[in-house]
Amino acid sequence: MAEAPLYFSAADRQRLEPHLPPPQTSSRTSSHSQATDLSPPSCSALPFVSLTFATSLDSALSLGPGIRTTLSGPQSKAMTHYLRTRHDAICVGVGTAIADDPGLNSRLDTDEGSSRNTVSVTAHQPRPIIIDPRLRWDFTAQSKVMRLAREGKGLAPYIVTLQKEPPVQKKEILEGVGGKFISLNAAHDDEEKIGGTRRLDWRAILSAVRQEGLRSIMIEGGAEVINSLLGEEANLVDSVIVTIAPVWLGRGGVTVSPPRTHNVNRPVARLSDTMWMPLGDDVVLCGRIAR
Ligand SMILES: NC(=O)C1=CN([C@@H]2O[C@H](COP(=O)(O)OP(=O)(O)OC[C@H]3O[C@@H](n4cnc5c(N)ncnc54)[C@H](OP(=O)(O)O)[C@@H]3O)[C@@H](O)[C@H]2O)C=CC1
Ligand SMILES: Nc1nc(O)c(N)c(N[C@@H]2O[C@H](COP(=O)(O)O)[C@@H](O)[C@H]2O)n1
Repeated sequence: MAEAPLYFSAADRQRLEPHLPPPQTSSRTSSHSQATDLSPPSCSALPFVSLTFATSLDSALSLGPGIRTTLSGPQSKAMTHYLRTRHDAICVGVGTAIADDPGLNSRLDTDEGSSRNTVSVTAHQPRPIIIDPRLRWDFTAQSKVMRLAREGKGLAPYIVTLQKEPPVQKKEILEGVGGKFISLNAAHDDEEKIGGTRRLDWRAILSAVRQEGLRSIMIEGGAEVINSLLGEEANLVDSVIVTIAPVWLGRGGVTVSPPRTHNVNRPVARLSDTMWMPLGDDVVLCGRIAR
């Protein structure tokens, strides 16, 4: 079935503005200071990071592992597609790439009040970034994000991995549509942290993204990605924009609930400077991680 036009009003855009990267986001150092330097970014420069996802009332992103689940209504979905026009990159973990076969483009309708006979889709597209350390995502040329890139409706993905030599066939598919693999080293203390699974350090991921000239990134999920960024890595997050849908998915869902790493008597993270914005049946919560 054809997707309904995704329209996001000028008034709603204005309300979101304080929570978005500035239109010409300048490079940023790791200590979060702003710089207006036009020279190539240093290794410690990071992009503006927004954490954006849709959740149920019981904190679930989906009905279960591997199940693509629609939570956002039409208005909040349009908001998400507006966010996609306002970031240079869009990021998901490999779990999401496998579960959802996502497009990761913006399909925002730019024609306010048009006759709706034709839809003029936004020109600015974010660069998809997939975190896939072990190259588990068995993508093909027919995967949605590859197809959209071929059709000029989105950008080809960059896949961030720990593999130094990705399979040649995969390289061909990816590079054929304009994407590439970005190979990084594992985080130092990873073996201890997650039972032997090799991890990527978020600061290294973000630094690599910035080195590609991408000045802002919206991180959509899934749960493992969000939980890690709300935990020990929360200092890397500039803005949080959560769509809350009025539904309970029930136990067994894939949930946002970061680990209690420091002190069990204190919350893991809290938002400050909050703004609640009803959109249709949903509400969108914007804020900053209180530091
Ligand atoms: N409602 C919403 O807004 C959204 C919902 N979703 C849903 O979320 C679910 C997927 O979530 P989930 O299963 O948690 O998967 P994720 O998309 O979070 O991917 C998790 C995997 O990504 C890799 N990864 C993530 N962070 C790191 C890191 N720092 N270093 C190395 N590897 C890393 C790991 O791969 P490996 O195991 O190979 O090491 C990990 O298993 C799906 O059902 C999807 O539909 C997803 C996005 C948004
Ligand atoms: N904002 C939002 N609302 C939902 O209800 C969702 N299920 C998601 N999921 C995210 O969007 C990706 C799918 O994007 P495409 O429509 O295929 O471009 C999915 O992979 C999740 O990252 N988001």
